[in-house]
Amino acid sequence: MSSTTYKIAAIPGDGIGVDITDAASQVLNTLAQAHGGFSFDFMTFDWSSKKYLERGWYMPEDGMAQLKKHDAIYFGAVGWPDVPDHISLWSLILPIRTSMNQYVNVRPTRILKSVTAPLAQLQKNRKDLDWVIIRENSEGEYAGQGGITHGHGPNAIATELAIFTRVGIERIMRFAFETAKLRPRKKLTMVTKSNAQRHGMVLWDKVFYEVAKEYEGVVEWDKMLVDAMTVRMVNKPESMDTIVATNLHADILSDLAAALAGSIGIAPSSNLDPTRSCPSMFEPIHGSAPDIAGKGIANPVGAFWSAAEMVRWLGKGDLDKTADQLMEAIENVSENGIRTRDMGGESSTKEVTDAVCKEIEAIVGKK
Ligand SMILES: NC(=O)c1ccc[n+]([C@@H]2O[C@H](COP(=O)([O-])OP(=O)(O)OC[C@H]3O[C@@H](n4cnc5c(N)ncnc54)[C@H](O)[C@@H]3O)[C@@H](O)[C@H]2O)c1
Ligand SMILES: O=C(O)[C@H](O)[C@@H](O)C(=O)O
Ligand SMILES: [K+]
Ligand SMILES: [Mn+2]
Repeated sequence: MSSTTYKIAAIPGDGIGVDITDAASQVLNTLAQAHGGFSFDFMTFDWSSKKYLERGWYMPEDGMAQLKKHDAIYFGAVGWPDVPDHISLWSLILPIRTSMNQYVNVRPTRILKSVTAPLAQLQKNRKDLDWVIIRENSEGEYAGQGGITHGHGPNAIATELAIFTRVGIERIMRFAFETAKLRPRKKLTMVTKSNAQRHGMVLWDKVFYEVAKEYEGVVEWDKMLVDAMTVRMVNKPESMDTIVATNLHADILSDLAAALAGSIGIAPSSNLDPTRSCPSMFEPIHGSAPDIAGKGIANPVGAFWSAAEMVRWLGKGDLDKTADQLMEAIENVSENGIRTRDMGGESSTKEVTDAVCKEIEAIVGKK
């Protein structure tokens, strides 16, 4: 069998981002070895907040060009209490998402085997929660335009412009419908706030209805205002499947989805350039968690699930089974009671990681 080498740019970032990126690369290398048909060549970029404080920059000027030489980017988390959060986000993760044309952010959520869901109803009917949130990842409330004047006095004025383009809306809607088409429930719920936000969100709705016409009889759809959506996610999780929402709305809804499914430490994300002209980026949805950083107790499951999605993306259909086997290994380890504290266990990041590696060796190549 000929072997493919995937070049991965690893950006661990800050706090638990470092622990979980180490854990994910260990798991990915183990998976590749057990499979035998591919390998990973990791290059680590220390574009952390610590380095920023020492040298005044996160990414070097040719940072994007360096990333472009890779097949994918694996990202930990960025943000540390001694750097303002808008500086860290806007110096690293957000420019990567936009410069690398990663206009889709895919955030699947389900209740993994043996994970305890916090709501009794969901704990009982575990299959009810099985969603994919499609987050618009390039514009909207994250357009980054605006400014502040009169900033030093009591009359400070600041603007934060949300920008919605027809091109941006249309491509995310199309991606969402295509995703829904392949899902078992074949349902798409579109989230908006077009009652209060009467320009951008109204265009969002209008373009959605246009694209929906192409999927008549193929994908069933409905529409929710974002506030009511939070209620429906808690009370009627089984009524939804694929969800499409703006950059900010989906950011918030995906944290809620993760909590409903058991822990923020489990949820994965794929920042995709569907055209494949740039490398896509894979990261758990959580941040650097300064409150638990350095303790060795971060849950690496979201990082492993993101790694599985990276394998799926790189394999272009050829490594789906391998990605599924990684998910199986993660779920078996959790079922065996090897879990971090946020999942009700007592194991460390390292114990979970080693156990997942062992499980991969037991599963992969033998089926
Ligand atoms: N994409 C990213 O890099 C990203 C995402 C979110 C937040 N951030 C940044 O991270 C920093 C902290 O943000 P925050 O506190 O709002 O969110 P957070 O996700 O870092 O943490 C929220 C809570 O969840 C817990 N938690 C998160 N991940 C966990 C894991 N894997 N295992 C166990 N517990 C986990 C934390 O301990 C904390 O109590 C900020 O600087 C923020 O800007 C970055
Ligand atoms: O995009 C954001 O808001 C942050 O990076 C983070 O909260 C995320 O969800 O990725
Ligand atoms: K992250
Ligand atoms: Mn978020």
